[in-house]
Amino acid sequence: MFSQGNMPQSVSTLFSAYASLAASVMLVRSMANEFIPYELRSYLSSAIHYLFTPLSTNLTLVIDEYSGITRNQVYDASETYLRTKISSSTDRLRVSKTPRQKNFSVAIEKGEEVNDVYENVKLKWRYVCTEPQNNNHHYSGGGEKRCFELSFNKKFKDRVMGSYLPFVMDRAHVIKEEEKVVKLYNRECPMGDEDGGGGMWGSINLEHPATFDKIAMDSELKKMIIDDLEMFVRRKEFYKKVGKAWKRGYLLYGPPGTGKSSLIAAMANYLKFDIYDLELTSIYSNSDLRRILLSTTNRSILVIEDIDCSVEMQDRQQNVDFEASCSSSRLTLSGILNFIDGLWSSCGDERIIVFTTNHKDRLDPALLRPGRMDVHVNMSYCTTQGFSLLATNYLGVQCKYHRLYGEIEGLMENTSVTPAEVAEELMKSEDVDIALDGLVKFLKRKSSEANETKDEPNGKVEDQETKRLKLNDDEKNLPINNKRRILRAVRTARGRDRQR
Ligand SMILES: Nc1ncnc2c1ncn2[C@@H]1O[C@H](COP(=O)(O)OP(=O)(O)OP(=O)(O)O)[C@@H](O)[C@H]1O
Ligand SMILES: [Mg+2]
Repeated sequence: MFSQGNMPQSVSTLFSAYASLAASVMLVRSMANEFIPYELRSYLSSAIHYLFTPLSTNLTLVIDEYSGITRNQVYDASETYLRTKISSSTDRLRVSKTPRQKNFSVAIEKGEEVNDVYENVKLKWRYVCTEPQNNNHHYSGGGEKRCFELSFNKKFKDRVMGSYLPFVMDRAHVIKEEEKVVKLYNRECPMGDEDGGGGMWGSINLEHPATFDKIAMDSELKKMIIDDLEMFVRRKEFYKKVGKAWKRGYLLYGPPGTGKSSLIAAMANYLKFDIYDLELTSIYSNSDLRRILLSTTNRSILVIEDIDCSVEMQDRQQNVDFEASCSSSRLTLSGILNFIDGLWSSCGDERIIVFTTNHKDRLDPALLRPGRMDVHVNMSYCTTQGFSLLATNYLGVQCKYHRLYGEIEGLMENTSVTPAEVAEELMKSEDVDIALDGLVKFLKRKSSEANETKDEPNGKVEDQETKRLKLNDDEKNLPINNKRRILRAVRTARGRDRQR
C-alpha cells in the first residue's frame, strides 16, 4: 500500500487533482442548489437523464378510467378482459360480490402486472392507482385515479392499436353477455333501480327457468322461432341497408296455460334480453305511454300481455263525453299503434315487442294488419309430442314404453288439455305409475266435461276461465276481459303479500 509520503510523484499529483475536482463539484452543486431555482434544476436533470439513457424500445399506452366525465370504454373492457388473464404468478387480487351477482368477481390489485401474448406479441399490463394532485376530480372511487398501463415493443404499435385492442373490446363484450343477469322490469316493482330504466321502471332478476328445450310445443314451430330470433340479432347491417328499424314484433295467441308467458321468458333467457312488462291498464294517456316506453333500453323485449283487454280502450274512448274525447292525453289503441309504428320504431335498437292474447279473434284488425306483428305464434293445446317432453321434464322418464302411454295418447288426441294442466298432474307424485294414472283419470274427466258442454258455443272456454280465476259470483258476471284484469290484479297483490 502507498502512503502519501512514499507514493510516486505522478500518482501524488493525480490524487491531489482529483481531490480538488471533487471539492469544486461539491462547491458548484451547493451554489447551484442555492442560486438555481428547483424547477430549472429538475428540468436540467431530466434533460441530462434523457440524453444519457439508451432509447427505450417499449411503448406504454395509458388507459384512464375516465375520459373527461364519461367512463372510458377501453378501461372497462380491459378490466373485464384481464380477469381472464390472471395467472398463478399474480400475488394480490381484489375479490367482490354485489347482491345481484351470482359469482365472485376477481380483479387485479393496484401495482400488479399481468402478461399476455397476442399473435406472438408480448404485452404487459399494469394496474396503476394514484392519489390526485388536487381535489378537482370528477371521477368516482374516493378520488383515486385509476388506469391501466399497457406496454409492448414499439414496433408492434399498429398491430396493438388496430387489432389487439379491438380484440380486447370484443372479448370483454362476450364475457359481459355471458355474465349478464336477465332483468324483469315492471312498473309495480320498486322504482329507481340503479341499473337504469329512467326511474320509470323497477326491476328484479328474471329468475324464470324457462328455456326452449323445456317448452312443450310443436317442434317445427319452436325451431322456426329460434331461427327467427337468431336471424334477427345478426341482421343489424341488413336492417340498416333496407332502411327498416331493427325491431321485431311477435303475437303469441292461445288459451290460458299453453305457455305464452313461458315462451317469452325462454326467448329472454335465450337472447339475454331484459323484459319490460307493460301493464296497459295502469297507463292513462298516450303521453304517459310515450314517456314510459322511451325509458326502456336496447336489447330488450317489451311485453304487452292480454292485448285483447286493450281493445276496450277504443270503446272507452267512444263513450266519453265530447270534451274528454277531444283530449289527446287519453290512452287509445291508435296511440299504441302509432307508437309502435312511429316513435318507438325510430329510437333504440335490437328491440322485440310481444303481444299475447287468449282470443286472437277479438283483436282489433288494426293490430293484425300485415307488417305490424312480424310473427304470429299459435300456442295450442297439449299434443302427445308435448306430453312426452313434459313427462321427461317432470318425471325424468321416456314414457313412450310405459303401459299407459297408448291410452294417454288416445285421450289426448280427443281432449283439449293445456300443457299447464298436464304439468300440474305430473307434479302430483314422484312415482311415475301414480302420476300417469292420475293423468289418465284427469283426461277422462276432462273428456266427459267437454261432451257435456259441447252444445254451448264458447261455454267451455268461459267456464274454464271462471274456474281458473276462482271468481266470486259478482265477478263471474263481468265480461271476460275484466276477469283477466282481476286475475292480474290478484296475482300482483299475492306477489306483494309474499314479499312482505
Ligand atoms: N307449452 C308449455 N311447455 C311447458 N310448460 C308449460 C307450457 N305451457 C304452460 N306450461 C306450464 O304452465 C305454467 C303456466 O303457463 P304460462 O303462464 O306460460 O301460460 P300462458 O299461456 O301464459 O297463460 P295465460 O294466458 O293465462 O297468461 C308455466 O309456468 C309452465 O309450468
Ligand atoms: Mg301468460
